[in-house]
Amino acid sequence: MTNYIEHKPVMAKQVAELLVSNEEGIYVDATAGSGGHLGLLANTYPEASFIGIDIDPEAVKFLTEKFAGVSNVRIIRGNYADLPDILHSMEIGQVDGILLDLGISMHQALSAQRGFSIKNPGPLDMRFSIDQKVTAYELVNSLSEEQLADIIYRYGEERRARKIAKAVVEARKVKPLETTDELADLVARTVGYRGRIHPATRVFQALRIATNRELDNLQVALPRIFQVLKEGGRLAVISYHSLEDRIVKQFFKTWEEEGKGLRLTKKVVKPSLEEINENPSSRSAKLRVFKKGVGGNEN
Ligand SMILES: C[S@@+](CC[C@H](N)C(=O)[O-])C[C@H]1O[C@@H](n2cnc3c(N)ncnc32)[C@H](O)[C@@H]1O
Repeated sequence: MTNYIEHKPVMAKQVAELLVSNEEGIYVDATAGSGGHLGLLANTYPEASFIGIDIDPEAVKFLTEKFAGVSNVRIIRGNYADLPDILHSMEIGQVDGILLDLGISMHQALSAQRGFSIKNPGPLDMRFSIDQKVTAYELVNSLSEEQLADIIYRYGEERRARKIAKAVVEARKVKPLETTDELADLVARTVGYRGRIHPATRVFQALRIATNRELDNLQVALPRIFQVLKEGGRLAVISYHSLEDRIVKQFFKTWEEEGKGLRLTKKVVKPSLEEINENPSSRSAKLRVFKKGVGGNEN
């Protein structure tokens, strides 16, 4: 597929080492993106079978073409929260490992028409999947000032949330905010520049999380995902936001306390300085891995 920007997989080596315990097992990359992790896993473990899932039809089209002819990889479109149903439809009960690499792919982040980008102006969209009804446009132009401020404060961890929400509500009285650059410029005029990062970065992150209900989805998904892991199977999650990481950390801790398995990463795994230099988007990544069941003494 032309013009598809490939994503650099984050902590790929650590994921490959920690996720796979059965070299002939079945593994799911439930946020396959542009197939960085998936390709590496499928190459490293040629005897294992892999299922790549993504909610974004554009990503699925790319993945389908990329892995056409790769016999140990199947690509399916879907939400990782529906994993039990997806596997059921493939007549698979449980699997040996599941990877969630949360957040946004490089292609989504940079494509103007997807509406996530400050640099490349486009419509205020930000949906991972075109069949979701609510876009960032709806949130920006119809939420109350208080709701907007809450989203920006909570999901963007932006201290100047109230000031920004007020400016948005004032601006939209004149005309709805339609494009990413209109919103980015408004935020920049409202709070000014400090440092090199665009002042609207946190606002965009907050709107993306709210548009896709990312935290609610993760919260609902983790127990369902746990059900479809085999005994001894592993769940690896890479998160990029403190609220996401908190959800993952809490589930893993509770599962361990309930005797359902073990955290293989007692201490969260982060990318090396070398990786951060090569791929600055990896800088906030945190990897946690859980092993279901208490048998065995590996790791
Ligand atoms: C950080 S990217 C993954 C990149 C991938 N690991 C790679 O190496 O190319 C996250 C991907 O998750 C997808 N995604 C987000 N929410 C999802 C969901 N609920 N179910 C399935 N995929 C989802 C996005 O569309 C995006 O392609």
